[in-house]
Amino acid sequence: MNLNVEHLCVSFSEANIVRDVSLRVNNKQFVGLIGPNGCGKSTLLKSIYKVIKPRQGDVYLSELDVIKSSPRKVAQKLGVVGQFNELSFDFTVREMVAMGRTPHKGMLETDNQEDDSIVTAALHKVNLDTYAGRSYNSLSGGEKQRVILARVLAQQPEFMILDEPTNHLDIKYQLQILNIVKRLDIGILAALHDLTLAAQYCDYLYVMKEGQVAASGKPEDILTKELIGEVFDVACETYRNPVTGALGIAYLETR
Ligand SMILES: Nc1ncnc2c1ncn2[C@@H]1O[C@H](COP(=O)(O)OP(=O)(O)OP(=O)(O)O)[C@@H](O)[C@H]1O
Repeated sequence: MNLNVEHLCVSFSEANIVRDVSLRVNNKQFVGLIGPNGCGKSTLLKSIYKVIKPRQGDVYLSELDVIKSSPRKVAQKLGVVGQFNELSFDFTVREMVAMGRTPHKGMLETDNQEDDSIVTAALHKVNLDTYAGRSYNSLSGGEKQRVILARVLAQQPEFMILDEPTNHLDIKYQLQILNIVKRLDIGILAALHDLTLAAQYCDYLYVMKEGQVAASGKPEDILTKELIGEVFDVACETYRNPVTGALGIAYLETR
């Protein structure tokens, strides 16, 4: 399933936060969205996954018109790992993950054996098998993040949007989450802050600045010291990591 965003504009009162953004994610492509704090990444993602109504523009998941379709219809195809995962009511970890099955169920339909095994497999995938009975609100930020990913895995989406999915996570779980997501082999659009991880995992990047796409391309083509300097206002040098061969970025000082 691919994602097509065309000329999207989002405004709050007089402020134009997302300004004429168009982007595309092909099926099975892992696309990163990078840019400084406040440039509009979350607002753009929220307007794609229907939390914010854009002032103008179109969003299509393959043939599905996301803006005109019901949330339920979209949730059958699109999984979202958002930025803040606090809850007012408490649920167990297993109940949270089981919610991922909701878009696939009828109004009065309860979970069946297949749903239960999907939930168990999702918990296992994020190493939370032994947490199933724990209260969600008692978990650490990183554990909550993994529960949310498990819920999205249980949803079995055909496309996934992630907003800073590695927030709160130590390096092991940062890599685990990105590996899990990458191996799903579906289209992914993820806002990421760590440019080295973005270079390592993403097939393609969109760079946002002040609500607009400032650059796009393959990580090795666009993550130059000039672009990083211009967009993030830091001095750096890029290099090939001698161990992994991946793109490395050495930050020198704030300009
Ligand atoms: N509901 C709102 N009303 C008014 N302004 C808002 C609203 N939501 C976001 N903004 C503003 O829009 C701008 C973009 O915010 P957004 O959260 O999209 O940035 P971001 O690129 O995701 O930042 P970060 O990297 O810090 O998460 C910010 O200046 C923010 O204060």
